Amino acid sequence: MMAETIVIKVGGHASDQLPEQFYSQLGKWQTQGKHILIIHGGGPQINQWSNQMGLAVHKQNGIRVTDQQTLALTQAVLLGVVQPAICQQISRHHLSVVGLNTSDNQLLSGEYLDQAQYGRVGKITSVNDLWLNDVLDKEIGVLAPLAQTTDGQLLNVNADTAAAAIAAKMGANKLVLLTDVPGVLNAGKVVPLLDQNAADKLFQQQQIKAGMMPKIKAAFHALHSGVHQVLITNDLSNSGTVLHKSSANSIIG
Ligand SMILES: Nc1ncnc2c1ncn2[C@@H]1O[C@H](COP(=O)(O)OP(=O)(O)O)[C@@H](O)[C@H]1O
Ligand SMILES: CC(=O)N[C@@H](CCC(=O)OP(=O)(O)O)C(=O)O
Repeated sequence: MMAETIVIKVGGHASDQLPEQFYSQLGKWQTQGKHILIIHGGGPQINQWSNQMGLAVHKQNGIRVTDQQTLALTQAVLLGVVQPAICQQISRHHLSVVGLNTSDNQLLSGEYLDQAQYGRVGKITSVNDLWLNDVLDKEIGVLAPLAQTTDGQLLNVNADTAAAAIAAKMGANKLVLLTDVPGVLNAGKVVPLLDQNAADKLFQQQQIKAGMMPKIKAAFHALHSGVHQVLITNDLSNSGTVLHKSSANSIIG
């Protein structure tokens, strides 16, 4: 039987301060034979390096407008700074781990999102899941949100969007969007259960802003594409906000 698959997106803020409990939970899941894939972000680190290199940061709708230079820097920071730091921490906890990226056996293929608006930014169109599942039989995978077009061009992909698409394409059982807040907040309190109607209301009331907007969109995309359980949290042992499909049990409004 196919192993249960858990996809965890670790945001750039979260990856700098992962608690001990994160590693113990990974260890438990690995012992149980679950497949674990971590998609990492790195937005804050890319911003910081851009500033140091004198490159302007432009974002539209939470997406980085990515020209050739920004793409080169993004690739260098994701694969040379953020990913090795995460792998090092996981290794330090005596778990087996491997760093992965789009060009390993055509792992992630993509196409342009809207080249005129965003430049070299993409969305995931396919995943080499046969090969990836072989890797995840033995190791925790840590994967950067970059994709390659069929003619070999590299694209920058928002990490939430990438994680949701990959979870959907792999038929994952669970997607955790691990961030720096304990869940989706309404007037400062975590919303334990969120459906699309309640989310729309929070958008309208401008309770959901900035980085949380693409995250929630990505979360619903995964849910509607067959991922059973989708969570937004800052703690693997606390479900934070659970996304759900029907409006029957909505606790808002
Ligand atoms: N309603 C909301 N609930 C929680 N966080 C929100 C909300 N609206 C906006 N945010 C912001 O979204 C941030 C998380 O998104 P982001 O910074 O992109 O995280 P990550 O780097 O983990 O992807 C929070 O730190 C918070 O500032
Ligand atoms: C196209 C696009 O916006 N890509 C993102 C990829 C990293 C990311 O999403 O990182 P966080 O999850 O830490 O925000 C970026 O360049 O910032």
